[in-house]
Amino acid sequence: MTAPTRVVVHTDAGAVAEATAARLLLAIIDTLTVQDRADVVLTGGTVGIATLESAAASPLARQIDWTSVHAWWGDERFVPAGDPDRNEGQAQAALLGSLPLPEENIHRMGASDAFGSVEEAATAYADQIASAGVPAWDVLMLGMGPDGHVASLFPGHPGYEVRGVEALPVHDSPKPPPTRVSLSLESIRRAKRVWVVAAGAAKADVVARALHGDLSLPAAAVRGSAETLWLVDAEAVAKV
Ligand SMILES: O=C(O)[C@H](O)[C@@H](O)[C@H](O)[C@H](O)COP(=O)(O)O
Repeated sequence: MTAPTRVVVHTDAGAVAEATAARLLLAIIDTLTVQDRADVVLTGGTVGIATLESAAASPLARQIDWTSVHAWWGDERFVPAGDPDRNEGQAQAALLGSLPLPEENIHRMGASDAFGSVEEAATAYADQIASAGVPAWDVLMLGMGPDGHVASLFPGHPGYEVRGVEALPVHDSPKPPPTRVSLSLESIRRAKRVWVVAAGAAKADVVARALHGDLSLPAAAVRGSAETLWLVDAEAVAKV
């Protein structure tokens, strides 16, 4: 079962980030009323990181028992730990570092100084997911590139077609840096709530194509079982 796509339009990128942050914190609160843990998949990208900054500033963040929240990533750049390109480092600075989230709840994808190859890093991430019982992600956020990629699944690139694994290595990514780890489409589609966040005129063409169902775009293929939301600004939906 997958949920149909719904589109929520905000005025601008800042409003997308603020509203998504509030939505994220409320979804965690709701989840923890019916489950003893919440598994949340974070995204990099401009709006994704701005969302985490907004969450850090929200009073709602203080109402959450963060020891019950697990943070995961949709994709990661395979560069050394501490490199400013790392999505996890940006998320740490924007939100995670200010929360009482136990270290063992932070499920980072491997860095290039810790793994001999990106294949090993992807396998290790799949193992982490397996050790956690292959969670149905409670919330999974995805930024979207102007080419229609989500996580590190790019149009026309082999990773988009990969099946049967939770996480995969990505070489020659069209967006630098070229080597990455990504969740697979199957893993993404196991999420309860999938939220695609996008803002700005540069995304308008691809938002229109994806919302019209152009499945050559990974962004058009992502769905949640309970909710599929596109959280966008007015510029990004101008061509729909
Ligand atoms: O590692 C990455 O680069 C991201 O995870 C990527 O998928 C990003 O979310 C989109 O490219 C949108 O990025 P912007 O919001 O900056 O356009």
